[in-house]
Amino acid sequence: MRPAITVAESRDLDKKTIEEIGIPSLVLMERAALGIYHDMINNPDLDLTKTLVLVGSGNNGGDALVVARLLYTHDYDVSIALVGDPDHASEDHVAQLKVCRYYDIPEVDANSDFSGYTTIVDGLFGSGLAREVEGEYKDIIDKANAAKASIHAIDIPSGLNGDTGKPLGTAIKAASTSTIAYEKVGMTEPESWDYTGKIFVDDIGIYRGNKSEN
Ligand SMILES: NC(=O)C1=CN([C@@H]2O[C@H](COP(=O)(O)OP(=O)(O)OC[C@H]3O[C@@H](n4cnc5c(N)ncnc54)[C@H](O)[C@@H]3O)[C@@H](O)[C@H]2O)[C@H](O)CC1
Ligand SMILES: [K+]
Repeated sequence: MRPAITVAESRDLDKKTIEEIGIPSLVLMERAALGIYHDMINNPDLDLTKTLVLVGSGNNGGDALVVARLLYTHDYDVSIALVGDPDHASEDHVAQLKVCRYYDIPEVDANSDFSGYTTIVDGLFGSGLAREVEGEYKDIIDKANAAKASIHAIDIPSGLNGDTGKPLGTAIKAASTSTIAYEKVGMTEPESWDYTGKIFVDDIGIYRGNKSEN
């Protein structure tokens, strides 16, 4: 079993893999999304009849955009809801949104009704969570948690502190989570399991040493 890592270690490993080893971040993003997509379509507990993808402005949102594209190009009913300031979007997020718009994937307002969806994908934020969740993000997280849809979280349920396993203001209560590369240490805390649900660990070529520890 692979060890758990801290959020800081996760960010450092992303950075090392991109800048030192030389695997481009968009390649890592595509690999992450492929892993998340396969976790979802092979998960009997998720009903993918009608899926809403919540997209934050960073690379967690970038992963979510690729998941939306993979679902769309495999003929699943999927819509995207962009959350946050597009002017602050990360470079990779911008690149992936352009691809989604090539395919004309339906975009809905994040303030719209979530009751018609069977699955919600949480790509609001992951290892970039930097402060207490409030305002629009809090409202959207609470609305997603209140909806009948099952939630599948990307990397870390949005709002959950990946190191402590505790919510910062509020947090997504996911039925399942695809976490990238390694479990985060907060996910080893039993109280975090209300938020993570079933955990999948996706190998995307990011290793603490130079080889997979599986
Ligand atoms: N190449 C890589 O680094 C890979 C990363 N992966 C995914 O990327 C995210 C981490 O992405 P990052 O852009 O660093 O941060 P987030 O997307 O988690 O957050 C971004 C966004 O959210 C804002 N924010 C933070 N806290 C709050 C808050 N409380 N309220 C409102 N907004 C908040 C912050 O300012 C940022 O703008 C990682 O989790 C992975 O999903 C890939 O998987 C692999 C490659
Ligand atoms: K997330």
